[in-house]
Amino acid sequence: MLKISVPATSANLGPGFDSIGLALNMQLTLTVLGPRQTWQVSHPFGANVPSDARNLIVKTALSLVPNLTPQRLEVTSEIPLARGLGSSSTAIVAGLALANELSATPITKQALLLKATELEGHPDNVAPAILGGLAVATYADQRVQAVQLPTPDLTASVYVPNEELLTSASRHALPAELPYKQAIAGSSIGNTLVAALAMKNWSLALELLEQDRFHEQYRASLVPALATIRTTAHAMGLVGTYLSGAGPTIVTLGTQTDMSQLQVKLQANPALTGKTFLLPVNTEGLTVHKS
Ligand SMILES: Nc1ncnc2c1ncn2[C@@H]1O[C@H](COP(=O)(O)OP(=O)(O)OP(=O)(O)O)[C@@H](O)[C@H]1O
Ligand SMILES: N[C@@H](CCO)C(=O)O
Repeated sequence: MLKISVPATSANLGPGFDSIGLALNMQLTLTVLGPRQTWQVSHPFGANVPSDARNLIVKTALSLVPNLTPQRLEVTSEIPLARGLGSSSTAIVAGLALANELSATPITKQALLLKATELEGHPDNVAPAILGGLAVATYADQRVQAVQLPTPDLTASVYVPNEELLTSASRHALPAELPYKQAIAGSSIGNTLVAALAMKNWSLALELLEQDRFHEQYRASLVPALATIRTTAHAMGLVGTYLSGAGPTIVTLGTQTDMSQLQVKLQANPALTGKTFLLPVNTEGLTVHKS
């Protein structure tokens, strides 16, 4: 039996728009139960997600190896769809890993990262989903260059609203262009964030997480919980709240004790009707087990 696991990821980390992502301990697991006449996918996502060859995992696998023998697949996942926790990346990475395992000529991890990035459009979810931990990556000129940073000594307080927000809709709210000065400010903040993360200067990193210039201000009206949670955290003396991926999930990073206390406050707020999770960083990334 073949089992493939891929973690959820929280992308952007504020100013690291489309380039920084963190893998979190919440998994999609794909179990391959053997060949069938046609592709069959059992999953927990309801009728809107296909259970046959149209399923994103299967479509992705076939895009890499078109002549794969159909299989029966079982998907388990706690990762909510279209909430900013990299669900589409888990499906894409699992599909590519599946094709790779069933193929006589597997591609390298770097080629898998490139293919996953091409399919997702940006590397900030797929890079940490494959590598685990904290990853910084760039996708330009049909190339992906990714660097894994030290695993942050931080825990994520994750607030997941009940409503979906598709990445496509959330990207629609972004401007086509940024004023030059704003881009320079955004890039200097992002660069300093990466330096702080690389030097394990967590307190500076947490401050910089809140100084994005690229996307949060344009998405704010789609994600009212961002302001609510930031204000709650600030009242407790905590910084480190950002919009996870395209939203609507809001993540705050900090010590486990601080994040547990923050979650008590969030759970007590009647305006926040979504779900909360306290998640450690996932260090393993994509894993494949054969038995
Ligand atoms: N395990 C899965 N199997 C099949 N389809 C999936 C799976 N996970 C995600 N999808 C598809 O991807 C869509 C969500 O992708 P989208 O990029 O909008 O959100 P996300 O990846 O959860 O969020 P973000 O990219 O902001 O972190 C779902 O609506 C569904 O169509
Ligand atoms: N960087 C992406 C992540 C979601 O796929 C965004 O914010 O739109």
